[in-house]
Amino acid sequence: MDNKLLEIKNLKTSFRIKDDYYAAVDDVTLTVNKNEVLAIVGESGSGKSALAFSIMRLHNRAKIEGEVLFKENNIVELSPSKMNKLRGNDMAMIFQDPLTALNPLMTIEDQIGEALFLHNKKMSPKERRNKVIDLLNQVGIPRPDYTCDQFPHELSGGMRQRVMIAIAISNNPELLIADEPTTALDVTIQAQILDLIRDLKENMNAGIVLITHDLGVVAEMADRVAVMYAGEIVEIADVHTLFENPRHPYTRSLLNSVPSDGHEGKLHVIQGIVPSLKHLPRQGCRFSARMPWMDESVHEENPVLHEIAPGHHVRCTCHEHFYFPKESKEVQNDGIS
Ligand SMILES: Nc1ncnc2c1ncn2[C@@H]1O[C@H](COP(=O)(O)OP(=O)(O)OP(=O)(O)O)[C@@H](O)[C@H]1O
Repeated sequence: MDNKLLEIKNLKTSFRIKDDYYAAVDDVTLTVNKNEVLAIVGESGSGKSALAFSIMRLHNRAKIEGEVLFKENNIVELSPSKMNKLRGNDMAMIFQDPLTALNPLMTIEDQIGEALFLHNKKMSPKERRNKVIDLLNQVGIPRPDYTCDQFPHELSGGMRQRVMIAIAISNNPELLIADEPTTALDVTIQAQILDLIRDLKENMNAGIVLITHDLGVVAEMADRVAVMYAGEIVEIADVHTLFENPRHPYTRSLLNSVPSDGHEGKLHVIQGIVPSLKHLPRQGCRFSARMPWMDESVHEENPVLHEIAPGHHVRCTCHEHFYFPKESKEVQNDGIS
């Protein structure tokens, strides 16, 4: 049985800066299966949110090329009215900051009720309120009846995020995109929200795209992981393989810059930052500038993703030669987290 839910082929999302377009997502190809969490990781500016917003077609002025296939539609070409039917119904998104995503002037009941109404106009007000209470129960709000009449600013950050999740799941979406859903929350609440997202996957058989820069969250939640750098996927593998046998120099640097339990040695710190959109490298291995100690000849001229083991893809052949430099790029593990 085909388990594929979302298939992205050669997706390119470009933003206009002055007179030119610059790709923030460049030639991304990946799939998301039912009942699977695909994590997208990478530093700030690597293109994770641009990818998520492209899947939901939430960019206003971007140029989007390629295919995003979902339920026999190519989202890139879908009319706005058909897109509105899919969005919030078959596919939904949880944003990083619920305070900006929720309407400050509407009660919680009205906001969740509006999401329900948009996709089911036949529900009576009473049925709708009951469904809102059901949803608030489902996401672990302790007094749903009371919360129904509250406004977003009256709730804690964790409660607001639960409300956002209630809106996102109100129409039983098959695909859920969560963009840094726990970044703004403290650790205890973060764990509760992650539990909730995991339950959704299992109970609703949903496919989840989880965008995060937190590798702890990835280890806990993901089935597969795609690593993004400068708009490209540089490595994709199941979560176990990615942590046990990371290959791409960028993935290895990311993993090496996080102290693990009992880590006694040195940490590698990736020097530099992801360049701004206009200055992203467009040719050759995009990560090469951040490993200047490696000989140029180890890189492919036009790096592509190679399947080095079933389901494990790595961009560029430089991973075959990569090593961490002995001095200067390493710092003592002094408990940085
Ligand atoms: N609407 C836009 N117009 C112009 N440039 C944009 C726009 N949205 C994103 N960018 C640029 O595209 C690049 C990728 O941004 P994106 O937000 O996708 O990165 P990210 O990996 O999600 O980072 P973060 O973790 O900080 O959210 C960045 O250089 C960003 O400045």
